[in-house]
Amino acid sequence: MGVEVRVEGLTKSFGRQAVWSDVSLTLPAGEISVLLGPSGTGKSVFLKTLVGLLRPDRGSIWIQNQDLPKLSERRLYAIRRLFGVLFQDGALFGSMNIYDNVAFPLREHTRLSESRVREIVREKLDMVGLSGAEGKLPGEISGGMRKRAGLARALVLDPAIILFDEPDSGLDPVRTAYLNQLIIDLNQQTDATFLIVTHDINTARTVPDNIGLLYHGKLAMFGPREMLLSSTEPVVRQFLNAQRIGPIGMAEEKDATDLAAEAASGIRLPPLPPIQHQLRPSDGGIRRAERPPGQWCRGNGVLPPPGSFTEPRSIVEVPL
Ligand SMILES: Nc1ncnc2c1ncn2[C@@H]1O[C@H](COP(=O)(O)OP(=O)(O)OP(=O)(O)O)[C@@H](O)[C@H]1O
Repeated sequence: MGVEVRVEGLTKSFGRQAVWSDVSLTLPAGEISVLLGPSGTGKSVFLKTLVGLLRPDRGSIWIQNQDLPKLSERRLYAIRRLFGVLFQDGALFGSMNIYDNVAFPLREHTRLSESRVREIVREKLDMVGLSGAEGKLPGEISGGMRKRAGLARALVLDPAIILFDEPDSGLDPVRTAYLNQLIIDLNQQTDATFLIVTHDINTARTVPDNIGLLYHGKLAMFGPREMLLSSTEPVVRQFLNAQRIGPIGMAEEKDATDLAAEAASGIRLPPLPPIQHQLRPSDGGIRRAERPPGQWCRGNGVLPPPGSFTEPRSIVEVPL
């Protein structure tokens, strides 16, 4: 069962380098949230802080009435078991085969018998479509398979919260589509709370229930996906529509002169693209947290971009 994660006023720096400050957001229990942001804005640092690998300078992370940064090492160790983390490269041990990699957390953190370990490993490998690959070394399988093996390992302790650090990095668009479908299906099966860091705009637009954007050391916005996909706030609009025009520059924030030149040049922003339907589980069922399309916009007096929610729901594909 998923749990809510409530972050309040979280601030992190390394020495004199501030990464982000005063970040507050709530990951609703059992829902999928996506965290976006330009490279280097501290998305990975945010995930590591959530799971207790890094300590924030200030602020709270409330999970089951416990404030993580205030916990002793021992209690933090216990609460870490609520988390499953899929690191960017899968973080598999290169010298262990897939079976032993996936079994590793069970052998480390539980006293289960080897026969029970075998059952769980087989079940998780089956969930991610990797049955039959048990004996292979990480170096002998494709990048997409390594991600799925990393995902199986993240699932073995039945986590209530799963953090994904760029699950789609290095994958081709077809593999990304399969992985996104797998993420939706896993959310349906496990009911865990998901937070996904991604740079893939298509993933950000169709997979989550909520979207957040880190920019320039702050959380620019966090909320239901319709709120961000219909937003005309310049940074949100620029990022979610992958445009050059707007406050975000190549290396950093554009300065006032550049922005004034952009405004004077009369370049008009293209209209916001229509909001697509959310991806549904591959059994064709309704997502756990699914709300009627357009509900947030209607409830908040916002006109969704023309053409939103009109495309037919995509044909359900064969599961992995
Ligand atoms: N352990 C550390 N010690 C010092 N600085 C660090 C540490 N970890 C991260 N940083 C710095 O924090 C900043 C944010 O890094 P982070 O990897 O979180 O960015 P990101 O948003 O995930 O980037 P990308 O999208 O490129 O993966 C960077 O400037 C990085 O160099």
